Amino acid sequence: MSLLPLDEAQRRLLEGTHRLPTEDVPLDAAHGRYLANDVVAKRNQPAADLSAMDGYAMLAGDDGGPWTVIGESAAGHPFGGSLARGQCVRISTGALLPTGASAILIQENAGRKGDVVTLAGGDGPSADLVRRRAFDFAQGDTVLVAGSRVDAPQLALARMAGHRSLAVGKRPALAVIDCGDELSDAASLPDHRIPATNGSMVQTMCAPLARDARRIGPVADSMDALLGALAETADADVIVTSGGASVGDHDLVRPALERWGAELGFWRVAIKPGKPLLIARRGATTLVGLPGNPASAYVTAFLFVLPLLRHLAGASDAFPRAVQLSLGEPLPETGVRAELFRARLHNGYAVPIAQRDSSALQALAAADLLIHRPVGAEAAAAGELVSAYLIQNGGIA
Ligand SMILES: Nc1nc2c(c(=O)[nH]1)N[C@H]1C(S)=C(S)[C@@H](COP(=O)(O)OP(=O)(O)OC[C@H]3O[C@@H](n4cnc5c(N)ncnc54)[C@H](O)[C@@H]3O)O[C@H]1N2
Ligand code: MOO
Repeated sequence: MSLLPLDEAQRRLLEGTHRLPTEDVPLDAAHGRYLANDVVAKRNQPAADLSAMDGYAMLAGDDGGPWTVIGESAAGHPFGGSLARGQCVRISTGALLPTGASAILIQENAGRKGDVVTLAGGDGPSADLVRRRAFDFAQGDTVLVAGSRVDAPQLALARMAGHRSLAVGKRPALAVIDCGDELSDAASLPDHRIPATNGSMVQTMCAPLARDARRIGPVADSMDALLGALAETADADVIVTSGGASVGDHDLVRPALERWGAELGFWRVAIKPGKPLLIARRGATTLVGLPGNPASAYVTAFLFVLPLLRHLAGASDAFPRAVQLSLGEPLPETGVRAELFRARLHNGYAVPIAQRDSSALQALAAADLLIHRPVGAEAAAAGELVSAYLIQNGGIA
């Protein structure tokens, strides 16, 4: 079987996976979720002209002063009367402009004696210090679009737009299985055994996107053990295995998935690390078989599992966005696989980490970036622009 190009594998991953149903949730519970519908403003913001500064409000063109202070407009306490030339109203930031007023003199440029205000240097009254009614958004405006992610600023916008709940996609349930006779969760181990790292790493990466992220195993390299673990995944929308995905005599994930009734979508992608990645489906459940080497498991979870979860949860843009950065040190040419180089972000440069072994966890833990070099790329010199994914905080998608 030949190696599938990365972009084709990513496209095929989402092809045929259906988004989960949507649900209405209170506003704050929508954090980190994806919008099921456009969000339309129920109110104008601001609802009326406001002052952007603390100072005095006066009529347009009434620039010279002096002015007599005839009242106050404070935030939450508007001035009820109206203004004439030669008059002003004490005003605070965010307070409604009195009827007729359309210029603000900031406090620092005003002199005040009793009820009389004079110019005290600097700029005079300015209309630019007025925040116009509905300048941010008007009732009926689409302020957020379906499929976009709700973070703290989007929550603030939805709240300001008059919403108290939002329709978002349901999050998928995830089960993660560590596979391998050598794996153990015990604290102290003989030389032929190692701590199982991938299951908890993937579980942790995915938890914010999942309604339930269960970890199963470690599971032994036997058909019965794997089938037993798959039986425990019950209602999971996504099952992730790690290890046993390659070509060795004990690499049983593929045959076990087939015995379990799953249909192989694809196996082996033209990426380094991560070549033995496999995708299978059983009903509405998608199974992602990650390679066992921890850096390979991380890279493939970043490029495939996180996007799959985002897609199921309703994201319109499920894949991580790359940024362009200058290389801090040269990179070698690539071959028949695209390469994802672990790298540090240092003084604005992408600095590749020398240790590239796909089992090396120190290099993975030190990385801020994955530099993505396509298949057949020439060697890249320091200073050259390269494409990279930010991987801290799960990347930017
Ligand atoms: N003859 C070939 N050998 C290998 C090939 C190949 O094409 N031909 N591919 C290599 C590549 S690339 C990778 S990546 C690995 C992946 O193999 P598997 O997915 O079958 O993984 P394992 O063999 O089970 O384990 C590989 C490595 O990772 C360790 N491991 C496994 N699971 C975990 C875990 N949950 N936590 C921590 N470490 C784990 C395992 O002990 C092995 O050291 O295959 C190459 N071989
Ligand atoms: O491609 Mo494997 O994922 O390097 O170690």
